[in-house]
Amino acid sequence: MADHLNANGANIKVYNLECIDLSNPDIDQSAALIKKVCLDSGIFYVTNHGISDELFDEGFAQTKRFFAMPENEKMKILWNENHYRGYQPPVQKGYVEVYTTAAGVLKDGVVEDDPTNLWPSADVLPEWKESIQKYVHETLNVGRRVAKLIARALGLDDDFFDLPQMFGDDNATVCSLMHYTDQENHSSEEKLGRMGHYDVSLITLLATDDALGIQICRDKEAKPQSWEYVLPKKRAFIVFVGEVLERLSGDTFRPVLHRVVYFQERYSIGVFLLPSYDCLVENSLPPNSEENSSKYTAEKFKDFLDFRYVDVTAEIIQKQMEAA
Ligand SMILES: O=C(O)CCC(=O)C(=O)O
Ligand SMILES: [Fe+2]
Repeated sequence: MADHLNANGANIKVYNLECIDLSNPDIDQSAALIKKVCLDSGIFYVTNHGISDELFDEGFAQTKRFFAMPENEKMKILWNENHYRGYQPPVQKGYVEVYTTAAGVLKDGVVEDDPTNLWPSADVLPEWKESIQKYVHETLNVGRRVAKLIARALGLDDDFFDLPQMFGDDNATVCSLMHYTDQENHSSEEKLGRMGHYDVSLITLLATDDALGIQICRDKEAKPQSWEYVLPKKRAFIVFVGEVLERLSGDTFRPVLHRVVYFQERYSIGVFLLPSYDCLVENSLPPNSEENSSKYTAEKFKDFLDFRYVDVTAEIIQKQMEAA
């Protein structure tokens, strides 16, 4: 932990993340570091991941193009609560507007699109869909490499996460593009772009621009809670342990409570690596593992997702009503 000055000169508490260098040939060393951070904070940077600067920049350029579309174009693909896809205007989530799309399946270099996706019109945003699909699939592949290290850290087969129901062809990975904006010029003391939450993913690979915003709370029971900033790191991913990994790891790898504070306009892109809807979410540690204990019963990812989604949404709406 270290103190830092923010753009306004105020002293802020910063939590320094460990960095997993994906170009490190010593896999055991990387897996040991992953184990340490996942047992400890549940959040880390990933660098030297092989995604080109151009693709990163393109992802952000396309994200800005999307949110700069006229309101009526965005409303044509309004978020669909049956599938959790499409555009969510800022009112539903505080100071953030979000667009969510599923990765679909990459076969022989061509993406088989998920039929539930809601894409902006190609007349308005030519080649947008293809560009986002490329970003999502390259990021998913980085996630698969991180997952191999996680498998080794847990004592599972290195290819555990390559199974079709994990990150093989049936995975349900989604990407959310986020634009933090204060359209109504609210004047509350501490503006939250995102309320405190855990990600309902196996892992999340988040890319952000340079704007400060993410905070983590490493001890949610502490009173008062202490929130520390995570600094943006250019062209690195911030990786979060999600609640699905928590369960697969027999409650040993812990997700971290995090939120986003709004200071200024900000963009981020999250790729949420999800197993297939039919994947059984259960303690998957080897039976002889010393850490093998879990308080959760096995359930299909689809049921887990629906349950968590209702839970999280209800909590967010309630907190926003309280804050209004
Ligand atoms: O926008 C960000 O930086 C983080 C967003 C986030 O935590 C999420 O979408 O789950
Ligand atoms: Fe999150």
